[in-house]
Amino acid sequence: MLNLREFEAAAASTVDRVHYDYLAGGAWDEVTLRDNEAAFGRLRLLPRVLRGRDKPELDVSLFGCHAASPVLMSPTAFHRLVHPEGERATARAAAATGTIMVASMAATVAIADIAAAAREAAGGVVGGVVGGGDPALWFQLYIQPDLEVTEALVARATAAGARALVVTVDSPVFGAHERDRRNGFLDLPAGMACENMRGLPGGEPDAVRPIAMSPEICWDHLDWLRQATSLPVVLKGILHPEDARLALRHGVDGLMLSNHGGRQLDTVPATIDLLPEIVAAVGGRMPVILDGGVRRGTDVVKALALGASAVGIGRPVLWGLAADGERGVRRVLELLREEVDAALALCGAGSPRDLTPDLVRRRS
Ligand SMILES: Cc1cc2nc3c(=O)[nH]c(=O)nc-3n(C[C@H](O)[C@H](O)[C@H](O)COP(=O)(O)O)c2cc1C
Ligand SMILES: CC(C)CC(=O)C(=O)O
Repeated sequence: MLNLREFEAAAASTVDRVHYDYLAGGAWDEVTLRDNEAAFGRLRLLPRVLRGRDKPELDVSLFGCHAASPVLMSPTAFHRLVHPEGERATARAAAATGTIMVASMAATVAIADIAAAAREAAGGVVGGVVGGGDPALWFQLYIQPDLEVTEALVARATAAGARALVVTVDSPVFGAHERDRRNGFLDLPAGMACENMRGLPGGEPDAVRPIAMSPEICWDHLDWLRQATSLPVVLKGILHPEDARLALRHGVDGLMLSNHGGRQLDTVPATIDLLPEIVAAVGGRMPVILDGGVRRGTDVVKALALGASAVGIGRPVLWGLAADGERGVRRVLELLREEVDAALALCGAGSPRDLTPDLVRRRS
């Protein structure tokens, strides 16, 4: 496999149609889904030359997590749908490549087991230190209207060693995925469940509670969460610059600028088109991580040049997992890292910090 597109094709021919449609699809007319990628295509890179740099340094630090690459794994649900080892394989690939993994609350493996797989793959060496603490694992949370349940989820993630909470705020209701409606994809197959939702307060010890998406959730919940945890809190799914400013006022530690891969409100702008406005609103006071449509090293470089601290990939991880399990995910991450490395060098940049907005031009 030479690039991520080849993994996409491999996944499309490996995963059965119903489940492939679930991972590939977006909301309603899929306008935003298409635009996330198309918007990168409307941008051009304008490199600098003769800058005499050493080989580019790609590592980044976010909330005390050191990563070998500015590309992290955005949270995606249901990894066991595409590979029997599911999130365990994904976590091993993340740990082996020094990649930050954001585990989904809707994972088909419990967060404690994801963390154990990551530790095992890192061979007890984390951050270059033997026995060096917790892997670069974050936990994605949908705040549940029942705060006792939310508290239990946060406690589980914390006990597992998660280093940040990524709170997804773009889902007051679940996006309308017409492909899934047409295919009748409503439930996970027998033997698969959202393991983080098992045995929560108010239910039977072994019962799996459905994930609630609730329009009731508001900034008060965020304030409650802020005082309920000492972990860094990152908001995922903020699109309006005024909400970015509000996030700062509510003591949030970072933003994931994301439109959920075009799966929630259709016709919102591509994330790369919104990035300059959000970066300006935040004014360097917290990191902004972008996801949506990142498929090439040049996409990563464009986002970093326009002010992102890092980028996330969603579907490409699932393509790698579907195509070849842990090895496939590793290869996806390595390919992208190699492309970023080469694109940085070709831009005359020694590290992501050297990338500036003047290197990006909009195609006329
Ligand atoms: C199959 C699938 C499942 C997803 N599950 C979640 C989830 O559980 N929580 C969440 O916050 N975002 C979820 N997302 C959104 C991703 O975190 C991410 O924002 C998006 O996939 C990025 O776009 P990309 O797929 O173009 O890289 C999911 C996306 C996909 C494709
Ligand atoms: C089960 C859902 C919570 C996963 C999701 O966010 C998605 O499919 O986009």
